[in-house]
Formats: sequence, structure tokens, C-alpha cells
Amino acid sequence: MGQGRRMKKQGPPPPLDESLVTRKRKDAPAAVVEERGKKRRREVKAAKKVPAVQAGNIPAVNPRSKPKAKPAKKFVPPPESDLEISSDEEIESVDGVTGLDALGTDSEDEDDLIEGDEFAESGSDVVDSDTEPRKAGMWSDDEDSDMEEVTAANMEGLSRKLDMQRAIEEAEAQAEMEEAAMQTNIAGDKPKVLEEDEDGRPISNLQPQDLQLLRTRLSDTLRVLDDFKNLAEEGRSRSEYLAQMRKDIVAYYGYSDFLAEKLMNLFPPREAFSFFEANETPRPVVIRTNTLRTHRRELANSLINRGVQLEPIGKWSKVGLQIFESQVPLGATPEYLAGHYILQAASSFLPVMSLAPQENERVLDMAAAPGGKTTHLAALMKNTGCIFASDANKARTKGLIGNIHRLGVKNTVVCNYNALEFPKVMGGFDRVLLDAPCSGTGVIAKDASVKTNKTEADFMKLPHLQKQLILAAIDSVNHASKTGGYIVYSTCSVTVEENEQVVQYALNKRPNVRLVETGLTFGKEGFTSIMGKIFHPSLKLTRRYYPHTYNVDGFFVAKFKKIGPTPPNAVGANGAAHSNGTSSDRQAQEEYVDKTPITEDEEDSDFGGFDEEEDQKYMERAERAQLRRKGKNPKALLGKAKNGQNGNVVEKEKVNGSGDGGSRPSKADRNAQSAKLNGASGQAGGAEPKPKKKTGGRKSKE
Ligand SMILES: C[S@@+](CC[C@H](N)C(=O)[O-])C[C@H]1O[C@@H](n2cnc3c(N)ncnc32)[C@H](O)[C@@H]1O
Repeated sequence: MGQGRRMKKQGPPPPLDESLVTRKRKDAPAAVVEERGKKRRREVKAAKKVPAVQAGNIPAVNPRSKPKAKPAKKFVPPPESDLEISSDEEIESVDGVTGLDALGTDSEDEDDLIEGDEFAESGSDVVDSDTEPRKAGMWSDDEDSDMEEVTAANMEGLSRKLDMQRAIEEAEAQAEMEEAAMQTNIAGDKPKVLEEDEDGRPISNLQPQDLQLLRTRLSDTLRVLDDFKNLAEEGRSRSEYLAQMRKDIVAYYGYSDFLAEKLMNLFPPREAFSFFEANETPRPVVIRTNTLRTHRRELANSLINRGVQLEPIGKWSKVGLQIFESQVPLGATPEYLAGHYILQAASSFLPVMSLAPQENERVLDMAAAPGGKTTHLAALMKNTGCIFASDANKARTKGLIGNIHRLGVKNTVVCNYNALEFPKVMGGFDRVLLDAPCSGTGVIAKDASVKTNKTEADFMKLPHLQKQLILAAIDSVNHASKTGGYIVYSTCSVTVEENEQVVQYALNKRPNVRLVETGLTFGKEGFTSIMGKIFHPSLKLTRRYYPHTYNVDGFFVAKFKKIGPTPPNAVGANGAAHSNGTSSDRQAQEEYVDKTPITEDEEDSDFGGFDEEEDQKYMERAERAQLRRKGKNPKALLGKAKNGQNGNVVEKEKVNGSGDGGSRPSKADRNAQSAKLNGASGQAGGAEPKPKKKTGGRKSKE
């Protein structure tokens, strides 16, 4: 059997062939691989002869790829701030065969950031994806001997070797089975996959426990769908086979019927199968070098010295390293603690690379926590200019602040706004990143609960929120920016509702934006038509990423250029003027903001959070300065306000603590502004109006 996807090098899409997918559902029988039985068998035999060095990596790095293989203890989860990295942010993988390198060169400015990063050409232990894969193994060939004495030092290695041997035996047995199956399914045979009830209608009487049979039938159904004319039973329609396939997907992989159908509709049947299969495999572990602190080559050398086996993820990124094996917990190395890297899914690099922020720009990251992308933005900007990194979930901003500190980011202001409040609270940005909250259908390998917990309502409410957010993102950009005027919208979902439909909505509602090239050198084109829906032809400029094609998390990236101001009468998603947090906005928002309560510990954390009292001082100082600039006497005016003579606002704040609708800034306004005063260099203002005072939007409830 081949390597698990997690072990495979990142590469361009392999042919969409079931045989390329090696991971099986736990307890499931191994893949039925038609037309490849013999070849595979040969490979398996060859693999058996291969020194443990090569094959031995499999169970350790991709424990799920072999049933019963012992879990890879090596990858101790990093601190929450990193691992939490949202749906999209985690650990990713790579697809074998060839490198993404083949797909083109990096479009980022990261070359500049890492001058002299000759990592790939260095002849160091770390090999570029173009070059021969690392042969250095974890065990010597001697260890292959059954006679080896077990010691504390080699126990783990030997145990892994045993796992590997067992996996090989299983693979061999499977190959035998496949071959036998093939002999009964020789070309020309019409597989009987559609069972019938008394009325002659197809039924699916296989139970999830009949995994072996389910898989075989899935395989047969696919064969029929591939060659319907020759292999379909007489009188049967294609849709009957598709219905059978869906039922078997539901039973075999454990999806809700609703989601299985939605996902199946995205692909031709065989590709859909590859997608479902890939969702059973974890993506590879990837780290992003923090170029604010180090160079990739230096980092790689340090980690290699600690027993980490790694490799650049491909020429498309100058900062990514794929980890194959580690002797140390990656979330607790001195390099990690010193902020030399962050654990980040490869696909999470893409929206940031597409946004391509420039030095000295003013950038907004609208849904930023826990900050994988914010810190990447900061690195690309070389800590210049100013990033406003906001997240509606206050608890999650702790992780964001933690990452910002650890990675040495100095140009970022953390805010806690509902993104729907932009651009009222701040606007005129050179670039905006909207890495939107989404259903996570691209990261099912990481969160299998998505298979069953997403309902039809979710795929209405989420896009509704996403549509409002995208309008807010567009309206927050300065179309007259000399260097920018760009918006990137991304999700870690693959559904059309959350991607193309949201982008199309933005194009409809904001004629002042155009889709432009993402600048990404790989990725499938976005849909311009699917399931009877037609989108603007420019939708093909958007990019889709799938686990089965690039071995990265499922992802979507769209890049807009704003070419004119948003008309003053432009309406938001719900029909209200602009997106300023109306009650229906808030309703949608409330559905999806993580309401995890903040514990006292977190509130008191020294390493993040907001100091209300201190912020208040800065706010008041700013307010005084502002009044002075207007030629007003702050003492007189603020004194009055304090005495309750300046309207209801102060009173109102006292009562409900929110200041909603009042003339004084909200807590979040104050936080942002005080942070700004506290050292961030962003200048306010831009081409779009930027009201200073409170909006009606809500912050997340904690
Ligand atoms: C996909 S995650 C962002 C991941 C982040 N960009 C990163 O790379 O680390 C989506 C984030 O959106 C936040 N969110 C949800 N609704 C929001 C809203 N209305 N305004 C701002 N943030 C929101 C969630 O709290 C979550 O942190």
C-alpha cells in the first residue's frame, strides 16, 4: 500500500483514480482498486523488501492510514492558540506523485523576505519537492532484523516497524481480495448493484457494518457510471445508480443524506468518491516559517537537529515546511516558543498570498482569530504599516493576541468587532481579508462532525451572514488606494452556496468591484455554472482547492479589486442601507459566533485580553484631544458629561454597559482606539467615510 496522504508530498492533482487514495475508514476493508490489483500487489511485495526506512514512516505520521496502527505520539498538540487555528488553519497534507512545484512558482513577495533562503538548493538534509525524497530514515537497515534486541531506546521504532509490517500484510491480503474481485468483474460483466424491492425499485439493504460489501458495491457502481453504456443493467437509469451511490456513501462514510448529496453534486461520480475518500485521511502537518524571526533554512536546520524530518512544501511557498516525522512535540520546541514558526495548514497560506499586502499599507483582517493569517500578513508586510485584526469572538482573540506576541508581530491592532460593524468603525483600508466563518466542508478530515451536524438551515444562514460580511469587506476598502484596493474572500468550505453564490451576490450588489486573478499558481477554477445555477464568467478567476486534488484542506479564494466608491444608497444583504448591524444581521451573527464562555483565567490572562480601565484612560485622552482639535474645551464638555448633563448616553452606559446607539464609543471602539494609541501606526481615514462613533452592531456574547 502506498503512503498515507499525510506522508505524501504536496503535488498537483493526481489522476482522479480511486487507487490513489489509500486511507480507509477505520475498521473498513481496504480499498477496492480496480484495474490495479496486480500492479498494487507487485508494489506491495516490493514494499516488503524496502528497508524499514521508507515504509516505516507510514504509521508514525499518518496513524489513521492503517487501522489499528498505534497513534503517532510524536505530534503533541501545540498550545491551543495555534491548534485552534480555526477550521482552515490546521494541519494539512500533501498529495504524493509530484510537487506543487510543477504548478508554477511562488507569486508572493516572500522571496524578498527571505533573502538568501537557498534552502531548496542548499544540499542540506532538507530536500526540495523537486528533488529526490529524503532517504534518511529513522531506523537503520539493521533494525529490519527480527532478531533485534528490544531496548528502551529502540522500542518505539520497533513497535512502529511491527505496525508497518502488519500494514503491509493487510495490504497484501487486500490486494489478493481485489484481484479475486476483479476476476469476477471482468470487463463486459454487468455488475449487479441495484437491488430491487417487490416493485422492482432499487433498495439499499446493506448496513453500515457491511463495510466490505458496501465498498465493493460502491466500486462497482462507479464502474458502471464510468461506462454507463456498456455496463448498466438494461432499463436502469443513471440517476438510479447515482441514488445507489449516494446511499452507499451515507452508509459507508457516515454522512447525512443531505450533505452527501450536496457534496456529490460538486463532482463527477468518480471524483466525488475521491473527495469522500480523501476526507477520511488527515492532511499533512505543515508549519509556516515566521520570517519576522528567522529564515526557513535556519529553521529547518534547527528542527532537523531535533530529529524532525521535513521538507519544503513546494516552490509555491517559500515559507512552508511539511513535517514527516518528529522526535519532539512541535508545539513545544524552543523554536516554536521563540516564534520561529506556526502550525498552519498549507491552504491557509493561500488567501494571504492572494491578498499580497504591501509594506506600509493599512490592512483589515475581519475575522482574524486565532491569527494564522494575520501573522502571515504581518510577515509579508515586514511589520510595517498597520493591520487591524478583528474577531467577533472575544475568547478567540486571546489566541490571536498570543500568536501575535509569540511571533513578534508589532504592526497589528487587535479588535473585537462584529465584522458587520465595518466600515462604520473603521474604513478606508488598502486591503481587506475576509476569511469568513463557514460550514467547514473543506475540513471534514479534521472535524468529522461536519458530516452529520450541518443542516439545510445552516446552508441558508451561513451564506446569509457571509453575504453581509462580504459587503462590509468591500465597503471598508479605499478604492482610491495608491497601492491596493483589494479584497480577498476565503472559506474552508467547498459548497457553492458559501462560495460562488456569495461572490456573485457581491458582484450584484456592488458594481464597484471586479473579480481579478488570485495570483495563486494552482487551484481549480471556480464554477461559472453548476446544478442549473449560472454565475458571471469572471467567477472562473476564483480558485477552489480540494483534499483529493492537492492534498490540502478544501478551500475557496476569490480576489476583488474595488474600482469605485460604494454608492451612498447601496444596500446591505437585508435591504438596509450599508451593512451596519441591523437586528437581522445580528440574528444571523448570533447563530455562528462561538459563544464559548470566557473563563476567569482567560479574563485575567496577562497574555492577552483587554484592560478596560487602562483603555478607558486612553479613550478619554483621545476624546479630549479630538475636542481640542475641534476648538472645543474638553474640560467643560467632558465635565458636563460626567455630571450627567450631556444627554442620556453616559447614563445609558451606566445602566446597560453597552453604550448602544449613544454618542460615546462602545467598549470595542474604545479597545480598538486605545490599542491604536498604544503604539500601532495606522493612520485613520481613507476615501470611505469613517464615522468615529458607535454603531448598533453587537459583539459576541461571551
Ligand atoms: C475561519 S475563522 C478565521 C480564521 C483566521 N482567519 C485565521 O487564519 O486564524 C472565522 C472566524 O470568524 C469569526 N467570526 C464569526 N462571525 C463573525 C463576525 N460576524 N464578525 C467577525 N468575526 C466573526 C469566528 O469567531 C472565527 O474566529
